[in-house]
Amino acid sequence: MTHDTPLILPSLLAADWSKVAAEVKRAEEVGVQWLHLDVMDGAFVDNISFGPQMVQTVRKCTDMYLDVHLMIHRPDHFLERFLHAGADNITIHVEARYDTSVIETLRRIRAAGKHAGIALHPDTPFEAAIPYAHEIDLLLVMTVVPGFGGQPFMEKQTMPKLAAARDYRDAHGLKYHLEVDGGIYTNTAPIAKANGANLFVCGTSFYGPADTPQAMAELTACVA
Ligand SMILES: O=C(CO)[C@H](O)[C@H](O)COP(=O)(O)O
Repeated sequence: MTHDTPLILPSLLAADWSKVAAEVKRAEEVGVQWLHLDVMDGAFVDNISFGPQMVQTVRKCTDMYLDVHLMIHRPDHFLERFLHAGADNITIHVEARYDTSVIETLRRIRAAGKHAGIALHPDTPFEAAIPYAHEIDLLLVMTVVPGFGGQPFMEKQTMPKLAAARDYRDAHGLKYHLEVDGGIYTNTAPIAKANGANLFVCGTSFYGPADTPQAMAELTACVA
């Protein structure tokens, strides 16, 4: 899949984890291709979600592409566990603490035959990603402060950065996907698309409505 293909990625953060297999199936049934899993450690962000066991549980439920976003310190220390759990893409934060380094972690992900992503907190400028631009398959521009679903989309703070990431990619012949996560609804996704995003992580807007086929149809249509 190329970086100009728009995709809606449900975030399991907003799903009911007591019936995770059914929630995964709910996404599959409406044609979702990539699922987004938000891993939080209670240290890098002020919330705790789940670890590699949940990724493995999801892996057993589906063949969908699993896009795992590590909002954790020491992602390099925990990397093998997420790789073995069945992640297809692993995204790490430039702002996290590392035992080794960001670059070494990205290279280990790719050496394992997986895709590698870099994520930027809303306060982090695009320039922080430039040293890694040739080593990534995906750049995630967080459009809320990482940690919780249901927050408002930070347009002014994040859209110029997204556009800069797109312009840099295109000027350098790179191919990374541009992903946005946080506050993505039918009114905000088109703004992100206009600034270069092709991967749209949707928590509340996907898992919130009871009519999932309609939610998916509306989200898909607004970025088509
Ligand atoms: O992980 C998040 C924050 O860290 C996101 O906000 C979450 O993935 C999506 O939730 P929502 O669509 O409700 O904003």
